[in-house]
Amino acid sequence: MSKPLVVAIDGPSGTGKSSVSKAVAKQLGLAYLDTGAMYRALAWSCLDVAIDFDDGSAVAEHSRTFDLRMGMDPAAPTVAVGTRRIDREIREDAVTSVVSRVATNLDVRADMLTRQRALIAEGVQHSGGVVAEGRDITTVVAPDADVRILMTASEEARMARRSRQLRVSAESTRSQIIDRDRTDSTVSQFTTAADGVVTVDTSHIDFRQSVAAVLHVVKEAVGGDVDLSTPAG
Ligand SMILES: Nc1ncnc2c1ncn2[C@@H]1O[C@H](COP(=O)(O)OP(=O)(O)O)[C@@H](O)[C@H]1O
Ligand SMILES: Nc1ccn([C@H]2C[C@H](O)[C@@H](COP(=O)(O)OP(=O)(O)O)O2)c(=O)n1
Repeated sequence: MSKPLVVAIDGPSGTGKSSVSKAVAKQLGLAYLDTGAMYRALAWSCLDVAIDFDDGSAVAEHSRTFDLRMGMDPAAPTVAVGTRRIDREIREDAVTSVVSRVATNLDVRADMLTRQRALIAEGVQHSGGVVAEGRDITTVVAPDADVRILMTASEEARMARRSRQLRVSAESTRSQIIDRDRTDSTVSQFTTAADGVVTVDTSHIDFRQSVAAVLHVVKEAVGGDVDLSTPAG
């Protein structure tokens, strides 16, 4: 069995982190962890049980106790609280508009850090490795990952992608991505690459080229240990 492989990918909204990370995980036969989905799940659960977002300690307490279950198969990643699947709900506006409230709570972040490290360990154990993406994976959650990448893209490209994805006007995505990133960046630095982190700018390349660019960085970092011949399924 080859050495475990942890790939950490950070970046702002709309750079292609989730879609590219999933494709890379599939290609490499690794688990896939969407850490943003974990913050979204907490926001959904707080709305579900009517926790007051102004009460930071109640939100943090809920983070420590809610039954979050992340499925890390890159072909079909899942998010559930207990037995309730919430994959669709966590992408709705109601969640998107409040998720920064929970993600900027430092006690919540401490709890998520513990959960994310446990999930990465699980991915290593069961799948030989993991592609984990978010805002602080290269710097806080897995600073010792084998491969650390910052995905960037121009504001224009990011807004255009989100608007295509959500089928709304580019301008109306501004608050969802540019303003939210500004709020989120008060607690984690994800717009400039930390030492040892490789930047992949996706502004002028398409999805397939972005996947190839990340696979290239992985190959450069781990050399012959990685088999890039398996087609993405
Ligand atoms: N390099 C790219 N060029 C064009 N569109 C892309 C690229 N990478 C991803 N996309 C598309 O942009 C949208 C946002 O990508 P996503 O992976 O959700 O970004 P993020 O996780 O960084 O917010 C998706 O519809 C995705 O298919
Ligand atoms: N490691 C992470 C991942 C996400 N977050 C925050 C940033 C966002 O406001 C939310 C949701 O992240 P997600 O990646 O789903 O956001 P996008 O819709 O792709 O912009 O969580 C974080 O603070 N730290």
